[in-house]
Formats: sequence, structure tokens, C-alpha cells
Amino acid sequence: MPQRNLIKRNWKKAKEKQSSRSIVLVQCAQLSAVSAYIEAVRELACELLDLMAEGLRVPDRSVFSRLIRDVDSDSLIRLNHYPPMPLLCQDEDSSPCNQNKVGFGEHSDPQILTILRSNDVGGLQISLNDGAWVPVTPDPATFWVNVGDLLQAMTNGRFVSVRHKALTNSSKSRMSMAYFAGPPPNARITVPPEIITPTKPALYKPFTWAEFKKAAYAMRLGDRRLALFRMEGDEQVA
Ligand SMILES: O=C(O)CCC(=O)C(=O)O
Ligand SMILES: [Fe+2]
Repeated sequence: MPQRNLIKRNWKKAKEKQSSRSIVLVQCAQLSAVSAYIEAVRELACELLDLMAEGLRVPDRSVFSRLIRDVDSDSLIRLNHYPPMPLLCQDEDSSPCNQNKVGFGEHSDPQILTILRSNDVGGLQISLNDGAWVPVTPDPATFWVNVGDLLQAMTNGRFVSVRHKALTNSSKSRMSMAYFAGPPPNARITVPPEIITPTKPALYKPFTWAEFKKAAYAMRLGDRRLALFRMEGDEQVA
């Protein structure tokens, strides 16, 4: 069977099996279309990370991207499918019923960087500092990039891991595909020395990705995991 049809068939099967939120972990390195996509988005993630290092005036501009290029990099791709869901009424008296159901609850991505694409159906929202939720305009021709928890730690809070969620649409299916760029499990997550200054002392204790993942799995989706690794006495950044 041609590979494209195989992907379509697997996708259809997965859709049939799933209900309100569908997640398929693609573990098919042998599918060249998927491999080529992963390679391309990894390259994009690396380029962005190099630019970020440069922007932070870190002389070793591959300090972050090196972790993703590593053969043991713990990166993954996830396909999300949000079938259409009727609008929700908040309570019996409220009319009209105009609340979209949550398809993927509020969270931050734990890895370094996320490269996300979706179809033309909206649903992704990001949270601003004041707690307001801002919808992201869907555009199948562009990538959306999330800073993950690890990049926040590695930049000592200069880049902030964005809290986001995805709502379902009342009449259309939303699909998204996220590439999560992660380091090898044993990689030590530390801050380049140039970023630490007397006025901006280290916010987080060093940890490995394996330690962080273990802690994350023991918590709920929306919990602020970085808080566990914060230096004693520092309350400024989660
Ligand atoms: O579907 C979306 O737009 C967001 C998905 C997401 O946040 C995730 O997979 O971590
Ligand atoms: Fe996410």
C-alpha cells in the first residue's frame, strides 16, 4: 500500500476509535513522509533556538539546539483531533448557550520548543499574564511556536513557557500536529553562564529532563511543574 494511503488509513482508524479528544502518537519512523516532516520541523526548531541564543548574546549559539540534534533527543510528534462538539450552556438560565467545550485543557508544554500546525479551524488559545485568554487565528500555512518549560528554565525565565488550551468547534473538526523538541533524557538542563548575572541570579536548580518528566507525570496537566525546581526563596517565576 502506498505510504500516503497507509497514513490516511491509520488516521481514519484512529479517528474512529476516539471520542472527544484524540491523540495519536506516531511511532512510524519507517514512514518517509512522517520522517521528512519531523526532520524539517526539527531543523526549524534548531534555527529558532540558534536565533534565540544569539538574541540572548550567548556566544555558543547552538547551546540549545544541540540538545535537539542529539541522537538521543527525546522529541515526539502528536496528532490531535477535536471532533465537533455542540455548544455548552454554562447554567440553565444563561442563554444563548455559547461556550465552546475544552478539547485540551490549560497547560504549558514541558519540552524545549513546540512547532504546531493546524487545519483552518480555530480553537487554540493562549493565556496572557493578566489571565486573559487570546484566541490564535488558525492558518494551515503557518507554524505556531510555543516556548516550553525547559526553554524557560534554560533561559532563566527570559523566554516564558506559554500557557495554552484548545477548544472544540461546534460544527467543524479541528486537527493539529505538534512537534515537541526535547533533549536526551540524561541531559542536564542548565543556564548558559552568560545569562546569569548578579542582578538576574539563577531561578532554577539544575535538573535532568528525565527528572523533570518524572515530576511532570506525577502532576496534573495544568500544574506548574517548574515551580518544583525553583531555587528556594524565589517566588517570582513559576
Ligand atoms: O491542538 C492545539 O492547538 C494544541 C495542542 C497542544 O497544546 C498540545 O498538543 O500540547
Ligand atoms: Fe500544548
